[in-house]
Amino acid sequence: MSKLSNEVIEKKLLQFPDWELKDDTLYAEFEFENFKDCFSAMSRIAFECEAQNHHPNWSNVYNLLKISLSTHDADGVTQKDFDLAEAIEEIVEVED
Ligand SMILES: C[C@H](O)[C@H](O)[C@H]1CNC2=NC(N)=NC(=O)C2=N1
Repeated sequence: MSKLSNEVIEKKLLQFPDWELKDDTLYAEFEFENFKDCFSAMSRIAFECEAQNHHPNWSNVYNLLKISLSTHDADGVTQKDFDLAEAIEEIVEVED
């Protein structure tokens, strides 16, 4: 899958208000009520990543989740990252 141009990425990001282009990745931060809710969302996201065979760089501190999505093979952002971002949005909305 080929790397998307910054112009295309910025246009697509209009549909993803939680996400921004940062260091050549799609980046978002999500805050939850507590650690349990955060980790529950991470577990759900992990299953989706396996289903899509696409995986995030992420970090968690208590109730805060930081996620960076990129496609290693393409050395940038591809449609695969937007597909995973969309799935993450659906999961996080349910957890909220
Ligand atoms: C072999 C396997 O298909 C690849 O390593 C996959 C796995 N998960 C991946 N995840 C991400 N974020 N980018 C990749 O390029 C990628 N490649």
